[in-house]
Amino acid sequence: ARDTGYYSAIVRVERLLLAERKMVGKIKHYISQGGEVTGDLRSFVDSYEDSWLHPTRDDPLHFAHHPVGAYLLIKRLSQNHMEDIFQQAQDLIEKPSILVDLPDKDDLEMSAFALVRLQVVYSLDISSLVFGQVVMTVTSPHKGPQWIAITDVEPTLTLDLTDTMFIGDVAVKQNHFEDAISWYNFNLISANGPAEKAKVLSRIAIAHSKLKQHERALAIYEEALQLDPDNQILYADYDDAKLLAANDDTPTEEIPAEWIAQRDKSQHLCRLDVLQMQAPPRRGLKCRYIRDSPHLYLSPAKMEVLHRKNPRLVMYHDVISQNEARTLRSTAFPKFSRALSMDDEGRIFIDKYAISESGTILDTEDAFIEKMSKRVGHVTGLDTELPYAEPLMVVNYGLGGALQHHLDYMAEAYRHITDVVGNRMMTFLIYLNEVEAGGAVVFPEIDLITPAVQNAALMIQNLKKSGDFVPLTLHAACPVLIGSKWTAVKFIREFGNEFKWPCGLTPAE
Ligand SMILES: O=C(O)CCC(=O)C(=O)O
Ligand SMILES: [Fe+2]
Repeated sequence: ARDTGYYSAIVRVERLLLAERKMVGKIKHYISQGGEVTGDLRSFVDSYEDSWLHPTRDDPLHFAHHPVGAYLLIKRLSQNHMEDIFQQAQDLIEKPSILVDLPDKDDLEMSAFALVRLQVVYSLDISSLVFGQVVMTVTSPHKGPQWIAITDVEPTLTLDLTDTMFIGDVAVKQNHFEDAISWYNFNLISANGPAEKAKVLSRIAIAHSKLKQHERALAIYEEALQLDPDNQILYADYDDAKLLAANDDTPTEEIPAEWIAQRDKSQHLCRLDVLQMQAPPRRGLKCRYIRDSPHLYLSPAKMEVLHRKNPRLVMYHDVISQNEARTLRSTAFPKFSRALSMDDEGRIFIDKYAISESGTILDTEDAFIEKMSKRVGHVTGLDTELPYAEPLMVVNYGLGGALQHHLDYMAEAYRHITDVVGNRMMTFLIYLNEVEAGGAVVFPEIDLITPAVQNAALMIQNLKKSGDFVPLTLHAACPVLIGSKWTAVKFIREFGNEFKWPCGLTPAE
């Protein structure tokens, strides 16, 4: 597996979008100066004009931040003939190599898979999404289903029937059979003619077979055969399905347990966060100014207590400036690689739902990073140098990128490690930008949503002063729906900090 990809960090999609725009500009300039180009190159430039230029948009990154926009951009640039087009363009223009790599099939599949996940988690209405409009479906017991628009219709961002079919196929490939059926159903209502309908029905039947809903699968095949009675392949598939229904000893293809947990527990809070974003802003932050450290006299941190204790959760506002956040992002980007997860036995693996890239920078490597680490120390009053804290890690989430719910401290099984270096007593999570929709951190055990607030930091007290675990700190990062999410995280350890954080009067503290 590669360790970077266009789907695994939205910043890469941003760069792709800007690079394409720049290249098209250069080709147009070349043509306007009387330069000759091939028909392929000219139609590439023309199709760019048709599909992307949006006169009313003032945000140049808008299409990279929109899940349908990102999918369409990746689709467009992962077509086979693009490499040739880009080669031709580079030969024409003066400073070549604006683009190193074009997206590939893997990027395309994973950007389709992002749409699958976002559709489920946020209950997105597929028939709106195909017009580039993000609409959440909310069902209330009193009012029945309601549709809440998160974005407007985007006339340039449309998915056609080959896209929705492809997205369904990708869902099947990822064992998301129920979600696949949602996408295929859209094709079913829009299909032209009986043969096309029969083709979609057979895909739906396969998904039901995979779910071991054999009766349903057979009924759907029969419906398809009525529509397309001469289709021999359909007959063969139907026969296979009958055999399978009679004797199905294939193992059930299960979607991973963590994904189910995310659906049940945190999903509701993630949805609520996006819906609340539509509501008028909250009145009155409960803030107080702290001046615990002389370094903060000039710029006192605004502190908002989100949860007083067990777990103690605090939001510190304006802990860094816009400029500092930008420098952090650009310092870390060259070190980026796909974020890895660890299972209960301590083995490293790639979690197909935890889609992000990250870079870790030691304080000793970069004076600016050292300054930022010290800043965390000043705000928290703790020692943030190695080995008392882990090096600063900067993260950019990918398309629909999320983090399953987890605990930041290491559990009992890791005593052999934590006895040496101490456990993670505190998490200090700095938000390096604003996320347009999604990307909140939710605490399902205490029903708390903490939206991503630019330049603010979320402090999670993972351990009691006694060193005991605080399991109610269980948290998840909601999938990024619109925008790009950047964070910098510092895990602070117990050892070296035991005297700065004196023992409580009771073990419960
Ligand atoms: O990025 C986020 O919002 C959450 C990150 C997190 O929970 C972690 O890194 O442990
Ligand atoms: Fe965490």
